[in-house]
Amino acid sequence: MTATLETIGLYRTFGALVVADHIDFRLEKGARHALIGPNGAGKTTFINLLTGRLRPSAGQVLLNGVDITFDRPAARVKAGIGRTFQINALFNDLTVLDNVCLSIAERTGASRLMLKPAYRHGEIVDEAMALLYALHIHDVCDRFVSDLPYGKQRLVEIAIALGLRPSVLLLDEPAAGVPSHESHVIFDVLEEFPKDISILFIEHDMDLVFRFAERITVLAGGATLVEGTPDEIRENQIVRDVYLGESHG
Ligand SMILES: Nc1ncnc2c1ncn2[C@@H]1O[C@H](COP(=O)(O)OP(=O)(O)OP(=O)(O)O)[C@@H](O)[C@H]1O
Repeated sequence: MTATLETIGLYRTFGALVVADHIDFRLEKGARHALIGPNGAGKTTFINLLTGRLRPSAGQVLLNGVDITFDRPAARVKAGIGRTFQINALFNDLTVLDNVCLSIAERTGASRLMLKPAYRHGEIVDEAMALLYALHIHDVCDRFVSDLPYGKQRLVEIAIALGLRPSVLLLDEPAAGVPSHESHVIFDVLEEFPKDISILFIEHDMDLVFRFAERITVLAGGATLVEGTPDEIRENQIVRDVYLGESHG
């Protein structure tokens, strides 16, 4: 079956440093796939190669079997690749609802059609509120993003990504910076997502990874060290030696 997102021999260097070393990767339809690995393994770089923020030195990126290797980031978003960043990328001086409405308006083209705040139109607001309910942040819809606790900001970021109706969602440490007693909330919400959205996420918290992921790819030194189910990864001796330690047996 065609993968939602696939890379073939993806290769990228920064000067002499190889940061993506011939990565062959498949994100299957409906996947809940984690990308893990030590600091500097090349995880964010890999996501940047998928979104088009970075160009590969060699290799291919396919979306539903179509070669998008040289498509610009905006074209990839339109084609269905949504992402969140490790660092918050929100309009802090707009309300939560405005942020999400803007994203939906961008998708529908409404933002270019009207002079007034087009993103405040009825259908767009309805869709935005539905998303905020789904993510359990409807109660803060009229708050400025800058006034929210960090965990909620991360959820707003996910709402913005979803406003673009992606078929693939790339999450770079969605719970980063969120207090550990709250980080599970983000994954609880992700667990409720419909399966027509394929998710690839970077996460350092192994408890969250093993709870949420159905498949795990371990990167080290820019190359795929191993890929498998959570059980296979847990039991893999190389992964235990290089990355996990012995605490996840
Ligand atoms: N723009 C850049 N120019 C030069 N080197 C870079 C650049 N971006 C990343 N690197 C280097 O590439 C390597 C991979 O970085 P990357 O951020 O992809 O790793 P990572 O696995 O996401 O790490 P972390 O878990 O710490 O976020 C690192 O050695 C990093 O220093």
